[in-house]
Amino acid sequence: MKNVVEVKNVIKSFKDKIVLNHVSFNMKPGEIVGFVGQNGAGKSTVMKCMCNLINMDEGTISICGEDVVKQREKALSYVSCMIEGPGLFENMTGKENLELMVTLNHASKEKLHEMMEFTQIGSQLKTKAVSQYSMGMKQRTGLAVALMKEPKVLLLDEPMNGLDATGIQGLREELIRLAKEKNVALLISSHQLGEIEKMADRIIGIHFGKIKEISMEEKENVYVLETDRKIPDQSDLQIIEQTGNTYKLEVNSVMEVLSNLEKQGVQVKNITQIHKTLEDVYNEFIQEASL
Ligand SMILES: Nc1ncnc2c1ncn2[C@@H]1O[C@H](COP(=O)(O)OP(=O)(O)OP(=O)(O)O)[C@@H](O)[C@H]1O
Repeated sequence: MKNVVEVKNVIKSFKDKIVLNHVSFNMKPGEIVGFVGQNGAGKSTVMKCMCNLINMDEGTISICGEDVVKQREKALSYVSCMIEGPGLFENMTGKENLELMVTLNHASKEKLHEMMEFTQIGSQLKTKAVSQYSMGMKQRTGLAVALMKEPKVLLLDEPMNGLDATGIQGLREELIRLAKEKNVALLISSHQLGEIEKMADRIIGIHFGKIKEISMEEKENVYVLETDRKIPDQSDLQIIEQTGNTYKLEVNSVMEVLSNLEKQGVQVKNITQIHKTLEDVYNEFIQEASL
């Protein structure tokens, strides 16, 4: 399957501070890519470069085969985004904001009604100016604006912000449906790692402007072993943590470890596999990337 997004070797500095350092990644149609990293790591900057809202110093980005700098208009016709909050006209009602997008995108009345429903705001969508909306209401209206266009690529920067638990769950389900049914490639940044874990097909991390794929496949090889005595210091095991005779270990082959310990006269009383969460894998990524 062809890539709908190709980000190649992007470098971006603000004054003399390098914010994106040779950033490269691709996305396929219908793929949900979680984008994680600490505050100030560069997530919004990547998305802004993808929408050509800011200039890159070096590198190229193409959307559906079109270069976002050289074929800006065509490339951006495939993209919708919500970066650093919903881009709404605060003095207009939610409905007026949506109607404006209908005009700009030559969308249908049906689409307008679909997106009005999507906001779940009810009558206040018509009666209140956006400036009087709660954060969650603004967020949902901003998303409806972004979805008016039926994009091939959707960039969402912390879209869960301000939503309540029911809103988050509903949004997650809608975004998964959008990606899988309409084949939209979704890049979604969030500090809510649990949410990213639930919806992403792939996760990329960014730390000090450098990108790394965060593999969730490598996460199943950590075990906690309770032994009848201390494991001798010279044993060739990857011990992560130890409390008394309880050891947290990274293990390639459980059988190998057990026979290794047996040879050293250590009996294993209990063994449990640890299922790492994205939070565990993320913390390891941050630690490694900081070295
Ligand atoms: N216009 C700008 N001028 C100068 N520095 C900027 C500008 N925009 C962003 N930066 C810097 O670039 C770095 C990356 O910022 P960015 O907003 O991309 O981070 P982020 O990962 O989205 O963070 P957060 O999770 O807090 O939203 C930060 O150090 C920020 O201060």
